[in-house]
Amino acid sequence: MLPKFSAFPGVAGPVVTIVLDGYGIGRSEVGNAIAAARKPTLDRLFAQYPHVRLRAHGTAVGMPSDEDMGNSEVGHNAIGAGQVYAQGAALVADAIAAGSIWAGPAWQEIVAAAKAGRGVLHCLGLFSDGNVHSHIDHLKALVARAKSEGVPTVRIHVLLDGRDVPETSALDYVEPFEAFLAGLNDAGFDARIASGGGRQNITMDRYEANWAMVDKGWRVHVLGEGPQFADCATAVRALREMHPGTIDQDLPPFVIAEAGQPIGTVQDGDAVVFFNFRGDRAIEITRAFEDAVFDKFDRQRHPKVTYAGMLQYDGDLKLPQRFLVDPPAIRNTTGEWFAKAGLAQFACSETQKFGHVTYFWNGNRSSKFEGETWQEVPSDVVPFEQRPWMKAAEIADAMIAALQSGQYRTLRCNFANGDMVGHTGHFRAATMAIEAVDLELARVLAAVDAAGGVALITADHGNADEMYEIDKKTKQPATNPDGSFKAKTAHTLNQVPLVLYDNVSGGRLGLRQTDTAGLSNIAATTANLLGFEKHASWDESLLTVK
Ligand SMILES: O=C(O)[C@@H](CO)OP(=O)(O)O
Ligand SMILES: [Mn+2]
Ligand SMILES: [Mn+2]
Repeated sequence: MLPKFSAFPGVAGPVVTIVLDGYGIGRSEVGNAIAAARKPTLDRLFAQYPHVRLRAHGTAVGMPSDEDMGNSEVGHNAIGAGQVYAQGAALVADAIAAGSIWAGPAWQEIVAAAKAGRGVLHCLGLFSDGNVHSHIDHLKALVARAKSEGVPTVRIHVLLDGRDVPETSALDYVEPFEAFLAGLNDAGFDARIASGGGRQNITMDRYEANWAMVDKGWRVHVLGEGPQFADCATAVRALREMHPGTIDQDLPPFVIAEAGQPIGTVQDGDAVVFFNFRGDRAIEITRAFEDAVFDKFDRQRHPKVTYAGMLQYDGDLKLPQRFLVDPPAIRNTTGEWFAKAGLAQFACSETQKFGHVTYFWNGNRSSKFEGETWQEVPSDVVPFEQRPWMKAAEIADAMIAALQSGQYRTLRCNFANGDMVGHTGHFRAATMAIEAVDLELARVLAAVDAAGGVALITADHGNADEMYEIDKKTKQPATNPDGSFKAKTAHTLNQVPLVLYDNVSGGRLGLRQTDTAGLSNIAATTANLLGFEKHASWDESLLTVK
């Protein structure tokens, strides 16, 4: 059991954590959709309530370096677990550097299967150096190692990014990678890109928001059905011309073919590695490969392959069964310890972020702890710049009902807008996204007051705080050939706020800023507000008590 907190008995009402996904503290007003938004609720919070700044990127959330932006997985892991673990990006890089990845049974089975079958290894995943879901260096290591272990043929299926990296940067990855492959290819080795498409168009759906994306991916990667091109760079150029204004993440699928024949269909006996390390967008395609019985779409063919994930994406469901690197073993989460303390917990978001406040929050665990209630609001399946309000109102409704029920000691939710609309690169839509969140936040906070509770308002990383790419030399927004500003779709390296909304302690409670304050300090802060000492493994609380 968590010991009682000696300095404070805990607030009488509920303790609520509200994550404003993608809400960073911008360094400049230029391109800052948050600064441009009309947001009276948030302005009032910063003017009147205790608040500090938290680190939400780099080593503060377990990324390899402080050049790495934060993301929802590592952010929600840190918030929910109160600790920083070396995350997938770092674990895979380390396993490659140490060579341990090649010594494990999973890689050896992949190589053995490829050699025993037609000699084909397929590598499928997100094709960039964004380091949120994957890193191209990991892919290059897989291909080079496959060659050195005698696999004759590698077929690479690329999901174009433009979401963790500049929005039209695909060729900056494709062209050097083709040169890398040309350097490896010889009489006994043939590695080529075989299919692809934008990551928001095919394959990388998450939380079952839109299985049709995975169906589309399956058709090009596995069945080889789709518009044919001679090579990947030609495909990217042609698709851009056919769909003007479409950024990489949204490009339609394509197949690379020779004399009308796709060069990389997946067949019985092949080996397949899905090289993303992050789980949310890897689970559905993994199920399409692994599930014997499957009704999400018509696979047409279900080739018998030896399949491995870069990591295991879901430890409860054992997905996938074979994986190259062990995932971080996240233990002693707040979900677990608040459950052990007998607290009823409520978690809510819309589909796009539902797993963030449940699965990531609980340390990549897909089942509930005792006393947890989860509520999912189905997300729209539309380009989010067209509906920037998303499901903010419905999430607020759910939170208000849960607060009014009086059933929950602690509640958490995630408003997806700042992030999901931020990723579209549409500045005006992003300001509207923040305005929608601001409106709904006011309603939730009124319900917190009515319940005699307190709220912590924070974010998992930045996004809407920087909507333009900044030219490194001029420090001004970079421009497109037509003079418009180049949109920035990725997360930012900025800090995020932590506000203590407290109308119940009579000013006894505050927050302290420390040099190292980060997302992993929220767990202990929440525990103290609930009247408990933190778990020994959690980072320090930021709560001050007068
Ligand atoms: O959309 C996603 O998958 C990532 C960006 O790659 O965003 P987030 O980490 O906020 O979920
Ligand atoms: Mn996020
Ligand atoms: Mn995001």
